[in-house]
Amino acid sequence: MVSSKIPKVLSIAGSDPSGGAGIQGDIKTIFAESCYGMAAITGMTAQNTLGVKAVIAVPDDFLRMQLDAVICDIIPDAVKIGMISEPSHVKIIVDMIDKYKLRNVITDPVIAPTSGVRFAHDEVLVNMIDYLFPASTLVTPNIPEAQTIVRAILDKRSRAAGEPVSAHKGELPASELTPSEMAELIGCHCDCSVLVKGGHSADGEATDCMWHKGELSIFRGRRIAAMSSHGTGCALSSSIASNLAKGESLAAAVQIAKAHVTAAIAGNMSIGSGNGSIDHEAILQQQRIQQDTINILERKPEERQK
Ligand SMILES: Nc1ncnc2c1ncn2[C@@H]1O[C@H](COP(=O)(O)OP(=O)(O)OP(=O)(O)O)[C@@H](O)[C@H]1O
Ligand SMILES: Cc1ncc(COP(=O)(O)O)c(N)n1
Repeated sequence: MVSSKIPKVLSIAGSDPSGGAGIQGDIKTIFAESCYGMAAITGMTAQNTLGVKAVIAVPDDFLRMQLDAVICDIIPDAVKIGMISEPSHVKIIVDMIDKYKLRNVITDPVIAPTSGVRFAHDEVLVNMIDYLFPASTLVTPNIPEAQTIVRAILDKRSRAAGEPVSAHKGELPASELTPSEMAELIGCHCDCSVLVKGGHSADGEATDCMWHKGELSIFRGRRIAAMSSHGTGCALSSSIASNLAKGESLAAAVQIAKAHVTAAIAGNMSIGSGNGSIDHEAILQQQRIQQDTINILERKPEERQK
């Protein structure tokens, strides 16, 4: 029988019927991390490995009902938030974070998919910056998303100073900021921790930069020349949430998640005719190897040879 002590992780995200990203990718990741996965759906997409064709949001009341139904019965140890396509959904989710005092909230601001229609329009983005990011433990934009968020923050500052939008007096344009600078700017503005992911960087690495409690940490990674990278961001945020649910610190959770996602990319699974899903099974294998190693180390030296 499954122990009720199993860490529970809730994904609040959109459906990806092709199975690599969104709630489908999140549930696979959470399972591979040996946690119990739950999902409240913000909307549905019509997409495959070639791109996103359409997005449709669930009605506000229905999102509220899903969240209330799940959380009042099974309180999550961590929450991952993904696609949000309605401004009203941001406020509903923030109300739930407050109402149920949810902890370990990881927000992956999926603004636009790699290919296809945009998920989050300007009003959603503004609400995320004003309400959701300050309520999150960690926000995980990729580089283009971080640039869009920085631009929105600088536009807001210009507006507040009565200057023309995009004047950005005394500030470098978002495109000239480094990932570390963007993490710090967003983190300071929203009073939250920020991990800018390096999957889209132009250099040969896949290095992620985290701004957390006034300090920067760098998570280095080699770039893998893989054909299948659909769902890397979803897997990273779900894996961080799962490891926080298991009691890891934020820095350790990011470190473990990055190693797991690297293994999933290296799996180089060939699914579909476009950018296929990462190999979530590889996370399960890594997770088992880690657990076996911990079990061996926890045994007394005389028992280890057996
Ligand atoms: N080719 C790669 N090789 C190694 N690591 C990678 C590669 N691409 C992305 N990563 C890593 O995967 C994680 C997700 O980063 P990425 O920038 O791809 O997020 P994302 O764009 O939100 O993902 P998605 O493609 O799902 O939207 C990061 O830890 C990043 O460093
Ligand atoms: C429902 C949903 N959520 C998140 C993504 C991630 O986007 P990407 O296509 O860049 O991996 C996606 N494709 N679909």
